[in-house]
Amino acid sequence: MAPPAVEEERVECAVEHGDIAISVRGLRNSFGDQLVHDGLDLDVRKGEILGVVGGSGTGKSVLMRSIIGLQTPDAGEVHVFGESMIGRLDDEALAIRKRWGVLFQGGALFSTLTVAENVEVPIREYYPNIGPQLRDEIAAYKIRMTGLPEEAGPKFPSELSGGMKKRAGLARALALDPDLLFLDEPTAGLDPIGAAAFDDQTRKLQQTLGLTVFLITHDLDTLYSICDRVAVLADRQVIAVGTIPELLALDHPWIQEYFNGPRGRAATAAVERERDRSAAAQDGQGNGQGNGKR
Ligand SMILES: Nc1ncnc2c1ncn2[C@@H]1O[C@H](COP(=O)(O)OP(=O)(O)OP(=O)(O)O)[C@@H](O)[C@H]1O
Repeated sequence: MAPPAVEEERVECAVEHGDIAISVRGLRNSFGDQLVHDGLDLDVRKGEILGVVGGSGTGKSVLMRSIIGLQTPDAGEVHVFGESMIGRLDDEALAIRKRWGVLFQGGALFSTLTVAENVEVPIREYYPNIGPQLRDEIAAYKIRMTGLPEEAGPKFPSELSGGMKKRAGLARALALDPDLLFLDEPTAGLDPIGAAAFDDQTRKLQQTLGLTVFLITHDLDTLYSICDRVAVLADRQVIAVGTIPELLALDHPWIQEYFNGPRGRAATAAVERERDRSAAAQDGQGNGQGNGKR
């Protein structure tokens, strides 16, 4: 393709995707005979936390891997911040890759590296000219940012609790000051208090740093408490995207069962209770705390 044509195409994409961080069109993924996605479309808006839900095996992680370039789809288009990502060599898409951080399922920390060394991995990879002292300072800052104590830095993953491992993975995902954060089941395996604390931390970071968050989860509390919109995967596609009230208005059996089943109703009741508590606290003291969403 001649260079001017490529330039024209990129400018058009940048304009077209002005308020969109991630745009997926016509995505198709298969493994042998198994068709996982077929004509999947999705837009993630800049600055939102988009929850991605769906039954087990519906292809949530494969979708994330397709966006971040770990899975080459059979067909379709993926744009991140207006740049086409499919078929781009690592070097070509480097500027965009630097703008995202990923927390994989289970944290995916390197077991032979300390927490601080784990956080430093992307810094070493993408900014090899940064010296050891500055690298250490950045890692210590990111570790504190996720709510971990400074003493966690020299520890190995095997010495951490599940919740601490997730935070260490989050610190690594934040290492390069990303604009975009991918979180794959961040609260899986955490106790309810640990999960709520992790959600609060995610929301605070997203608001403070102006992040866009693509968040795969099965955790209804997470969806209700911190997600701006939710995308539902079923039948090899994204069948709906919207706020929870918008999704509840749809007549899809899986959506109704998921959000209106006993767990969904419990999560709704918890959110409403918290809202009432916050409102009462504000009325009584004029200084209500918390984000009022959980
Ligand atoms: N590398 C692979 N090779 C073969 N099949 C794969 C591969 N990766 C994913 N799959 C299959 O694709 C389907 C979707 O997998 P994926 O991990 O995206 O599901 P998911 O929606 O994230 O599920 P869960 O909620 O259980 O984590 C599954 O049936 C899985 O077995």
